[in-house]
Amino acid sequence: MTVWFVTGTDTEVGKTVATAALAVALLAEGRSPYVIKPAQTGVESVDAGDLDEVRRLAGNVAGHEGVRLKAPLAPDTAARLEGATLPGLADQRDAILTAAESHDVLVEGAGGVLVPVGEAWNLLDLAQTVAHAGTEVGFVVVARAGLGTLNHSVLTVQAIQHRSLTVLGVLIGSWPEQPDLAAEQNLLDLPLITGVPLLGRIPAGVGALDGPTFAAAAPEWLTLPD
Ligand SMILES: Nc1ncnc2c1ncn2[C@@H]1O[C@H](COP(=O)(O)OP(=O)(O)OP(=O)(O)O)[C@@H](O)[C@H]1O
Ligand SMILES: C[C@H](N)[C@H](N)CCCCCC(=O)O
Ligand SMILES: [Mg+2]
Repeated sequence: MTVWFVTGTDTEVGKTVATAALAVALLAEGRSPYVIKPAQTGVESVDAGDLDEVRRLAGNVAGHEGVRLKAPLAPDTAARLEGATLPGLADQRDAILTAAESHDVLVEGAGGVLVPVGEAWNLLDLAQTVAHAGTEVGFVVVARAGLGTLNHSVLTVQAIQHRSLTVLGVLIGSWPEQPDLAAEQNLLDLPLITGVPLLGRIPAGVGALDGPTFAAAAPEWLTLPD
C-alpha cells in the first residue's frame, strides 16, 4: 500500500482539508485510507485535532495521532514548553509501516515540510526512513492559490526532491470564489515552475461543510496521484 505525506508550503494552507479530500477520493475508489497526524499541536486533550476534523469531513476513517501538545507552535517547541517527550523516529516509522500493511496511509505534517515533528527531525526524515524500509512514499504539497505561492511551492518541492523523495503533485488548499489574475495564472505556472502536476484545487469554504456534503463533492476537486 502507498504512504502519502501531506505537507504544505506553510501552516494554515489547508493540509487538513486536503487530507480529508484525499481520504474521500481514496474511499470513492474502494481503497482504505488511514490518516496519521504524527504531532498535533495547539490542542488540549479534549479538543478536536486535525484527525478529528478529517473524520468530521471524510467519515470515520482509520487513523491515529502520534502525540498532542498544548501550545499552538512547532511540535518540538510545544514539547519543550510543556516538558513533554516526542515519540521517536523509529516509533513513528513503525506505526506508519504497520498501517501501510492494510491501508493507503496519509501522513499530515505540522506546518511546512521542514518543521520538526520530533526531537530534531522533520517530515523528510520520517519519509526517508519509511522509504528505506521498502515502502513506496510520495509527497502531496498543499499550496496557497495567490501571489507568492510560486516561490513557496518551488522551495517546498525542491526541499523534498533534494532528499531524493518523490513529489506526487501540488494541491491548492483553498481556491477563491473570485480568483484574481495571479491565482488564475498560477494554475498554469505552478506545474511549470515546480515540474510536478497540479492535482487540483479545493474550493474555499468547503472546510465548513457538513461531512456528507463535503464527501459527496470532494472527488471532483482533485485527481489522485498514480
Ligand atoms: N478549502 C477550505 N475551505 C474552508 N476552510 C478552509 C479551507 N482550507 C483551509 N480552511 C480553513 O483554514 C484553516 C486552516 O486550514 P487547515 O487546518 O487545513 O490548515 P493546515 O495546513 O492543516 O494547518 P496545520 O499546519 O495547523 O496543520 C482551518 O480553519 C480550515 O478550516
Ligand atoms: C499550530 C499550527 N496550527 C501548526 N499545528 C503548527 C505550525 C508550526 C509552524 C512553525 C513555523 O513554521 O514557524
Ligand atoms: Mg492541519
